[in-house]
Amino acid sequence: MKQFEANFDGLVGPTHNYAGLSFGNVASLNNAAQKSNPKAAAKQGLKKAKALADLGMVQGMLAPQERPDIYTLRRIGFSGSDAQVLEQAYKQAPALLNACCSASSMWTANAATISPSADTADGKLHFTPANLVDKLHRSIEPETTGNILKAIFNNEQYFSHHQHLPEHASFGDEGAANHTRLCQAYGDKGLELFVYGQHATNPDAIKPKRFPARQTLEASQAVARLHGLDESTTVFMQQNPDVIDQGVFHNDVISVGNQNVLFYHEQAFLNTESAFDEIRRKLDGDIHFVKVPTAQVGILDAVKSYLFNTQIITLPSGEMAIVAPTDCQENPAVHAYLQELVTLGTPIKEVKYFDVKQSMQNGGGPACLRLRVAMNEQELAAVNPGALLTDELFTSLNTWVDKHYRDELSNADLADPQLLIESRTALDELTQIMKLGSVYRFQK
Ligand SMILES: N=C(N)NCCC[C@H](NC(=O)CCC(=O)O)C(=O)O
Repeated sequence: MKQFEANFDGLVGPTHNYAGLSFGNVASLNNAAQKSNPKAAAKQGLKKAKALADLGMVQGMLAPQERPDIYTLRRIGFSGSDAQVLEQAYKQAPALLNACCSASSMWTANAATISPSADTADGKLHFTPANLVDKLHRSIEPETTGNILKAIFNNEQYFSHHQHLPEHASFGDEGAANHTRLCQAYGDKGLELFVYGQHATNPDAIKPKRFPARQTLEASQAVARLHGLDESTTVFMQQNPDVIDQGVFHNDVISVGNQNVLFYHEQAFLNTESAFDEIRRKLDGDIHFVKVPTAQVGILDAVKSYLFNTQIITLPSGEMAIVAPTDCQENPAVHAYLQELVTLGTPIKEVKYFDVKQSMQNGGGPACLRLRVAMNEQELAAVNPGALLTDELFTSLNTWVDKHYRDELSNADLADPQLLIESRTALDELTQIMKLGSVYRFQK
């Protein structure tokens, strides 16, 4: 049976803006209060997704969330008509309004953790939405994320959906951004590598001093239990707290894997050698650890350029390519490294650059924008076809963006009641285009 690794990219929502909401994410803080361009952001994302589909990859799209989130604003005491709720929040608590307006669900690497059927005890594909409790604006995503995933992977014979983990710091879960699956072929039983930032229930354990470690060991272990993973093919590894303190807020900002390749920065992990020994023991067959030395690319350049927030994809030819943001081309050290990388004899043979700057300015590179789902052909046939990116869907989505999105959004615009109406109108139409049914609260 054929096996694929599909990428489901997050469609950027109509309220995409820069609000400086993510302490520990350098780009988010540096670009706070800049004007954004939601139309350009959505089109940049669509272009990257379509380019991968044109390369022969299986490519899907995940719908954005309903923002402003009027329900959360009402839950915290703002009242009256929708327009009054927005006005009061803007005047009395602008930071809370910003949190309720973020289009952050576009970074679907944080939507969920996925374990393919080859790895799980019951032979189903498992999904656990991430609770994203470390950031207020992201903690309001998991319920709708679960609805959207259930609308797309809507077949109990193949897909098992779990509730997100308890909403407490002990279970801080950031989804696939802190999870990589290593394997030989996508359909083989793989090794699931969970990279956590801190051991929450052990007060003596080492953790970052300056910025939060968003993923806990407890959360990673809970997801592994829920998915029925086998201990003999699961590894838990700690991220280096010093690099978290330098702006590496997710593991996918400092390492990325694909099949039997783990591309990583020399300083990415704690106790690297013993963890790599465990990986060698637990993964059948060859493994390529592709290390980027600090002498060639320092942490600051890695964070600025997002060298590791690249997608490593296996092309239909069997060769691997690395999908990088144009920011990597613009950084001399990183560009020089990538030019060398393709000559080093690793499976990575080609680099493809994409402009995703609207997303990058909030700390989201190519890999943040996608959720990977390894599937066999039967499972793929059970996926809601409305979410798979065809030429027709690409055209419809571009037309839909042109019709509904603004090309400039400032902080003050978030309180505009018209923006709420525009967003709901757009999302209502989107659920018809993508055949999702009613996934949003305003539709119920
Ligand atoms: N690395 C991965 N997988 N994802 C990147 C997520 C970026 C996101 N930025 C934001 O949420 C910024 C929003 C703002 O400041 O307006 C975050 O920090 O969670």
